[in-house]
Amino acid sequence: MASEKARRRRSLGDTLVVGLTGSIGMGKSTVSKWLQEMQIPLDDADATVHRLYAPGGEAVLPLKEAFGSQVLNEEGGIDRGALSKLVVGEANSERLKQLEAIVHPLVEASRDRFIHDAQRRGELLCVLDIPLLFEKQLEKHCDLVVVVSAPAEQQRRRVLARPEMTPEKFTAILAKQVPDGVKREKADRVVDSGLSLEETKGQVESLVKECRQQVEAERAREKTWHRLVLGCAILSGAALAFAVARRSRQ
Ligand SMILES: CC(C)(COP(=O)(O)OP(=O)(O)OC[C@H]1O[C@@H](n2cnc3c(N)ncnc32)[C@H](O)[C@@H]1O)[C@@H](O)C(=O)NCCC(=O)NCCS
Ligand SMILES: Nc1ncnc2c1ncn2[C@@H]1O[C@H](COP(=O)(O)OP(=O)(O)OP(=O)(O)O)[C@@H](O)[C@H]1O
Repeated sequence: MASEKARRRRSLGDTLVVGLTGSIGMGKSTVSKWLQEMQIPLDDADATVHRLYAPGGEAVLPLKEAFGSQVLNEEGGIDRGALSKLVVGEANSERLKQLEAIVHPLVEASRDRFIHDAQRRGELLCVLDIPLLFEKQLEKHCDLVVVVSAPAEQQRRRVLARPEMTPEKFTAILAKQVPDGVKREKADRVVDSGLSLEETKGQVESLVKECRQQVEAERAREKTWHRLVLGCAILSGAALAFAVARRSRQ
């Protein structure tokens, strides 16, 4: 049966694009921090949006035009609280679509530049940290999708330990996210964050090692293949030159 998992079209040896996601409190940010400490190039979708909303950011003027000066803060950047009030909630779904139509192409352009730069530098892998990866069907931009996941009870305990969090807020956020079980099913790999930090970090290190080895092996195979083709071309050329020389002597 053909795989239902939508993934990027990738040539052997190219930088492996790993998508990283996970539901609230599952430990995605912790895994993301470890990956950055391991010097893996990482593109953080939330950080991109923050940059686009900062004073002078690319999204500021188009958002002002769409929603008015009420979405600007004193510094001339986007006031996330004010924007949130306009676009969050069932009744505002059209406005959220309008916001996404402005912001998502800018996020996508930034992500494309990041992948292109990683490929140009010859990186073995790079990571796209996208909280809403499945919600926004972004798995098609990845070669491998990794979901960070822990048992629901552990997730609940972690989230409710946060200041300002209430059981009602937690339930409302969960209801808007693709369920963890579905994420796990759609993933290529699951990082179990229900273990000790050390054990989870070990899983992340193994995964990185595996990705690096896969691309290194592909590149080695490509190199051997190129050498073989070059060798055949040289041999054919030599044989042709020999035949021509022999004929001209006759
Ligand atoms: C709506 C905004 C202003 C709210 O900002 P704020 O700082 O108050 O909250 P934060 O960004 O932490 O998001 C709060 C919650 O809303 C959810 N959320 C954010 N954007 C979206 C979206 N486009 N669709 C559905 N849920 C969303 C998040 O998953 C999170 O659970 C902001 O999230 C935004 O501009 N979103 C649109 C851009 C976007 O899609 N970002 C996601 C990364 S690509
Ligand atoms: N094995 C583990 N792996 C990852 N995080 C763990 C683990 N054990 C405990 N934790 C803790 O769980 C919390 C997870 O929070 P983190 O901010 O990483 O989650 P998140 O999924 O990014 O959440 P959000 O989507 O709300 O930002 C952290 O405080 C982290 O220290």
